[in-house]
Amino acid sequence: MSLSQDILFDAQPYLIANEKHPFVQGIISGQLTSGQLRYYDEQDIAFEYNEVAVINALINYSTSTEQALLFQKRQDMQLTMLRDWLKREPESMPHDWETLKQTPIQPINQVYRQHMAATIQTHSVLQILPSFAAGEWMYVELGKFMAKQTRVQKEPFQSFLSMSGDAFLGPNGYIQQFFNIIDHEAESATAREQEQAKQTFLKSCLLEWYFWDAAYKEITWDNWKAVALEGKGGPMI
Ligand SMILES: Cc1ncc(C[n+]2csc(CCO)c2C)c(N)n1
Repeated sequence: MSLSQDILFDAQPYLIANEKHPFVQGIISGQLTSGQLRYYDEQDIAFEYNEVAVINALINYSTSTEQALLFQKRQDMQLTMLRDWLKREPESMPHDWETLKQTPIQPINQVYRQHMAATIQTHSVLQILPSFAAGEWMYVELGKFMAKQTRVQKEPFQSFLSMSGDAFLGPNGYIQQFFNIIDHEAESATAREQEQAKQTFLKSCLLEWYFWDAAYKEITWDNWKAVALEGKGGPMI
């Protein structure tokens, strides 16, 4: 079995857990508050900016020019997507760069971002790529799951997680190409390095679940502080 097959087998329970999460279910039924949606949006833009740094590292530590070109293409898409995202709905959510810089990074987002950024220091595509590819894989799989659901037809729910991006799908899509790279790099890696890569992928899958959870509960550093210092709101967090 290839490393990517091994990883995907172990990742299935995480996918099911993500599908069941009340935030994901809330997208299907259209039952999320504007506060929950806003929290997700703000934290996710900040998260995607962090991915720019991770993709840069992938370009930097590529082991072939073909790899570097693939990551560069993905980077181009990331920046284009972020530019367009920042332009949208300016009245309800002022997402310009200046206000975004002031958006506080909330606890789970910080844990996830640092989990990804920590792999950069390995200088190894085999270690960096799974931290990033897991989130992409999860969204693509959740997109397939959503396509099978009877979901509400109103925005913003209707387009949420409807991954229409063909760039990610199929044998030439990013997801398959990322797994091909993981398998190629695994050929020259030790068993321990392969295990580390797998655990990194699974941890990202787990943090995907916590990312939904943080948005569902709108968890902030202020919540954490209130719980720690004043004993407030315990069971939710
Ligand atoms: C928590 C979280 N995890 C992963 C992604 C990454 N992601 C999912 S879909 C996509 C590209 C098309 O929108 C990207 C970059 C994210 N945004 N938020």
